[in-house]
Amino acid sequence: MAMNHVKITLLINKIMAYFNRYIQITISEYGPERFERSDFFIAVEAYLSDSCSLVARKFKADLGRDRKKPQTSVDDGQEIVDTFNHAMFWWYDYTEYPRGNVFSWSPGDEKRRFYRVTFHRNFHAFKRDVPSPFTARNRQRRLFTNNPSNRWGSGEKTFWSHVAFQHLATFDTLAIDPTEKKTIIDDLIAFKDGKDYYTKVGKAWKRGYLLFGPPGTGKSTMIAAMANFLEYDVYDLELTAVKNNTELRKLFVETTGKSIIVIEDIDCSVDLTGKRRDKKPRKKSSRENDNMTLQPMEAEKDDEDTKLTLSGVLNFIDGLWSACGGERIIIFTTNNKDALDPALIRRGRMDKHIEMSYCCCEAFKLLASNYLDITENQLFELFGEIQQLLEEVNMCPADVAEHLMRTENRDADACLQGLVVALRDARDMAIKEKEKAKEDVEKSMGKEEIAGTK
Ligand SMILES: Nc1ncnc2c1ncn2[C@@H]1O[C@H](COP(=O)(O)OP(=O)(O)OP(=O)(O)O)[C@@H](O)[C@H]1O
Repeated sequence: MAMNHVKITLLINKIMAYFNRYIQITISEYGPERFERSDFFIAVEAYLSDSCSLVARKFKADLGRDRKKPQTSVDDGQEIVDTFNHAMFWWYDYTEYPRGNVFSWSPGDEKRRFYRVTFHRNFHAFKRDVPSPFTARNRQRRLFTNNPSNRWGSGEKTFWSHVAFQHLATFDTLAIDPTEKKTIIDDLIAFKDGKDYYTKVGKAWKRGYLLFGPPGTGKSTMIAAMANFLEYDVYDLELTAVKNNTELRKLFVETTGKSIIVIEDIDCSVDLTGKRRDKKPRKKSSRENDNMTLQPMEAEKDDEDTKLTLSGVLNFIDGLWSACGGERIIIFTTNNKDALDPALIRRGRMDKHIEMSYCCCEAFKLLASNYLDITENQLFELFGEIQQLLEEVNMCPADVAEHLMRTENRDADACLQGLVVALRDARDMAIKEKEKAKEDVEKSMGKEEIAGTK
């Protein structure tokens, strides 16, 4: 359906170009990597003449004033129409697959992608002075998910589909300890600017983060903030939809650079604890040092085709396949870090372990400022009590945020009062539970003593 739409647009644009009133520029390239808009502008610049129309001058002036800019990033098979100062730009991107069977050792090479922009010839001087951050800032990023499908009648297969990534979370809205936040931001910057460093030390340009902590502490929000900060795409990998290691490998090689690959709740996804099945002992491999599945050779081969195993996931993270292209971040989230196989999260695979914890005082201040526009000074009456309660009670930021949501009938004061009541209730409940637990222990100890005297 989308493809038909693009084809029709192509036809319309061809007709317009035919009447010589529109300029149409196409760039084609091979390979799966994202096409950088800045390259596009260089090519456009090479193509166009120097004359500068009135409209183009206005366009440049508007860019200078940093007004709403036209979008210059286009997804596969997508068409974007920008209207700018009454002029229209059509951007589109499509992929052509070769006819017949093409085999490539470098997956994706067989595809050919086209990028095209069409615009009125009055606008042809717009190419000059387009600053490169302009292209980067307006890149429409994508959220990919893997879905099982029966496409092309080839049986159940999982493939990536995507939508525009529009999560609004940023590090400014993420309520965590400010020192921890700064460390994470510095780490991301070092990674993003670290191409030369990774090359120098001979490591694949990738980094693994493990986000762990109770539900509602902001693990998913952190991922969105990271993606927005780095301006990367997000691949949300649903392991339960992946049949076997081969399929996982295929999915991985289809990911592009400048992306975050996420496996949420990895402890719940599939059994990756590497159960031992060692009927026929064999020579130890280096993998086994990672505490992983010890299986007979034939069984291992069978598993490649039939199952998703710990070894498949380890390969996915740091094996051969992670060498195909760089600038990828891999994130696992879990509510239960202890349930994970140590091999999966050892440093070097998951380079940074980040604990997302219950709402602390600093996090509350940020939430209060974001949700209610109030500062610590304006909060002075309740602040002391809230601070005290947050130290005594475990309340996740999601719950705190829920209490701070303003509605028509609830102003800032009512929201804060509501939060205090909820915190007090939680504290009372925690005290009761503690007392009950103590009573239970005493009772069982009493029973043991009686049994002992008998
Ligand atoms: N640290 C935080 N800062 C700002 N908002 C937060 C934070 N934690 C949670 N929230 C709010 O709570 C909602 C739920 O949080 P989120 O989904 O990120 O938690 P999670 O840790 O991923 O939970 P789960 O483990 O259940 O997936 C978010 O949409 C956000 O509005």
